[in-house]
Amino acid sequence: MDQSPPVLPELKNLRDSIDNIDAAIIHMLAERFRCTQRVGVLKAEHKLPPADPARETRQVARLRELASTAQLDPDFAEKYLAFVVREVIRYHEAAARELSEKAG
Ligand SMILES: O=C(O)C(=O)C[C@]1(C(=O)O)C=C[C@@H](O)C=C1
Repeated sequence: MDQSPPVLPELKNLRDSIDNIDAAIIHMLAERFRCTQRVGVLKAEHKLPPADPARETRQVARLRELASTAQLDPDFAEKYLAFVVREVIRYHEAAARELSEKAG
C-alpha cells in the first residue's frame, strides 16, 4: 500500500509544471550543445581559439539585462552562462586536439 502522505492538488500541479519546464530546459540545452559542437569544429578547422572572451562579455551583459527584466537574479544568470560556457570550451579544446591528432 502507498504510505506517502497525500499531496495537495496545487503542489501536484506545480510539480507537473516544474517537470515540464525541466524537460524543456534539457531539450534547449541539447540544441545549444548541438550548435556549439559545430562551432567547435569550425574553430578547430580555422585555427581559432576555443574561447572568445569578448563574445562572452557581450553574452553576460545581455543575459544579465534579460534576467533583470524577467525578475531573475542576474548573478544566477551569469553563473549559469559561465557553467555552460566552461563545458563548451572543454568540448572545443577536445575538438581541436582531435583534429590536430588526425592531421598528425
Ligand atoms: O560563440 C563562440 O565563439 C562559442 O564558442 C560559443 C560560446 C558559447 O557557448 O556561447 C563558447 C565559448 C566562447 O568563449 C563564447 C561563446
